[in-house]
Order: sequence, then C-alpha cells, then structure tokens
Amino acid sequence: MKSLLKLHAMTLTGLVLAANAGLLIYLAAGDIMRWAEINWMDVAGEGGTCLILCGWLIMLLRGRPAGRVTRLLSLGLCFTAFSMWMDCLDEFIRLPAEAIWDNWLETAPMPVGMLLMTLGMYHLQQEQRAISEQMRKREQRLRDHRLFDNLTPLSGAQYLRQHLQQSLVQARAEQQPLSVVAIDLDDFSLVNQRYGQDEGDQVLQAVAQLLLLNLRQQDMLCRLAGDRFVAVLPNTGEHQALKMAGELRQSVASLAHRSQHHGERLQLCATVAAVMALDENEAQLLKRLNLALACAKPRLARSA
Ligand SMILES: Nc1nc2c(ncn2[C@@H]2O[C@H](COP(=O)(O)OP(=O)(O)OP(=O)(O)O)[C@@H](O)[C@H]2O)c(=O)[nH]1
Repeated sequence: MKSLLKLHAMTLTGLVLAANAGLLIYLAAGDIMRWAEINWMDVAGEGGTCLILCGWLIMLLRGRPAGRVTRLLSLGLCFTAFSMWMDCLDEFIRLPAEAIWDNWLETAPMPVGMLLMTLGMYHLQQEQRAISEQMRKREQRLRDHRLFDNLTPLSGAQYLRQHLQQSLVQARAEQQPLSVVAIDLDDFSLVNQRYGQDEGDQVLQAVAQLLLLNLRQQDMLCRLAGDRFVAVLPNTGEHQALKMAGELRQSVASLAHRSQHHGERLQLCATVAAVMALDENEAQLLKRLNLALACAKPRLARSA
C-alpha cells in the first residue's frame, strides 16, 4: 500500500481532494436530508458503483507498471468515480431547486472519464499486440534454436528432414531435379582419440565452415550426426551433384587444420555420396543416401 501511495500519490490525492471538495460544496449549498427521505436504492446503486470503480482503480494501480496506459485508465476511473460520488451525494444533501451547477458536477466528468478510459483501452490493445508479437518472435527463436546443431552454425537432423520435405514438394511442383550429398569424415574417432574431444570439435567446426564456403547460395548444409554432413542441392541433377560431392571431398582433403597443442597438421579424409531425388519422400531419400555412403566408404571401414 505504501508503494502504491508513493507511486500514484498525485492521482490518489487528486481524487480524494476532488471528492472532499465536492462534499464541501454540496454541504455549503444544501441541507442534509432526513433519514426517511433518503432513497436507499439509489444510494446502493450509485454508491456501490463508486466503490467498485475505486476498487478497480486500486487494482489497476497495483497491477500495472506506470506509463501511458495506466495514466489514461486511472484518470478515466477517477473521473467516473467522482461523477458517481457526486451523484450519490445528492441522495443525502438536498440542493436548492434553482441550482443547476450540480448537474454539471455529476454528469460532465462521466463522458470525460469514459473518453479517457477508451483511449487507455486503445493503447492497452496496442501494447498487448506488441507484447504478443514479441512473445511470438521469442517463441519462434526458441523453436528454431532447437533445430540448430549445438556445435556448428548448421542446422541439425530434424531441420534437414523438414527442409527436405519442403524441397521435394517444391522440386516436384517446379519439375526441377533435386539432389543430396553426404560428406562423412573417415576415421574421425581417431582424431578424438589422438587429440581429444575439444580438438575434434574444432575440426568439425572447421569442416562445417569449409563445406559452407564450397557450396552455392541456394544449397543447404546440415550436420546430420557426429562427423556426417548432408547438403541439399536444389535444381541439381545427379551428374552435377556427383561433381560437387567430389569437389567437397577434395576440399576436406586439402584442409590445413593444425592442432591447438603442437600445431601439427591433421590430415583429413572424407567419403562422399550423392543421389538425386526420385518419386520418394525425405526418409526414403535419406535412406538411399546413407546406403550410397556406406557403399562408398573405404573397404576397411565397411568390413569393420
Ligand atoms: N569431437 C566430437 N566428436 C564427435 C561429435 N559427435 C560425434 N563424435 C564422434 O565422432 C565419431 C564418429 O565415429 P564413427 O561413426 O565410427 O566415424 P569414424 O570414426 O569417422 O569412422 P568411419 O566413418 O567409418 O570412417 C565418434 O568417435 C563420436 O564420438 C562431436 O560433436 N564432437
């Protein structure tokens, strides 16, 4: 309550002062009615509304951060609560019949209050829209984040499947060929064994960058798992895909990665495979790609 008074002292003091001033003016100008003359139904209706509006005001000031929306809504509530208070006062105080100013005091603050509240509601709606948009973007970022590999700047297997699904639909609609290329490092486990997991991570990051540099703008590269990368090549037939796969293998073989500790050069080798999409879904295409890769693996690895 203390912080409420501190933060909104002006608004609350203004309302209390206005309510007291109204009471004093009525008392100065009129006579207090007798008990029997009071219409209790009106008192309950008007007084109750006034109390409820004051309750709303307190809830609003306690629950919302300071700002334009809070200011407009609280001012609107103050005006309407004041209007109801003045309306209620004439149930207890009889004013001379010739007085017409009391009508102004009762009625005029109501539309002003309503107008202020309408403006407040409008800005509240805008504020809610901006918040929802922000939440939507944050949620999207989180969702996308899950689709990314946590070591390289590439997407992971889940995104690859989604992307392939869409690319297959698009390729069919445009009647264009689509190919996929797999790049799998040979004996990568030896890198981990000899140089440690951290060095292995550095190698995977370097290879990811290298492959990205060797692909075209429209191609999409993912790390399918461990030391296996897959590139989706739109508008690419099998012949061209095989050529690109060969170039990627060559670029890995030429990579001059040096270990962090002793600076010795790590000689890397990759096995590649390329297949063109037929009338199949993404799972079948990936299965064919993995089979092609298994066949292309050096014989020693296949028999192991
Ligand atoms: N440093 C590092 N190693 C990983 C990561 N993910 C998988 N690996 C390792 O990569 C290796 C993959 O092993 P294999 O699938 O047998 O591949 P390989 O040793 O290259 O053997 P071949 O593919 O048959 O030539 C395993 O030793 C995994 O521990 C990673 O994120 N970082």
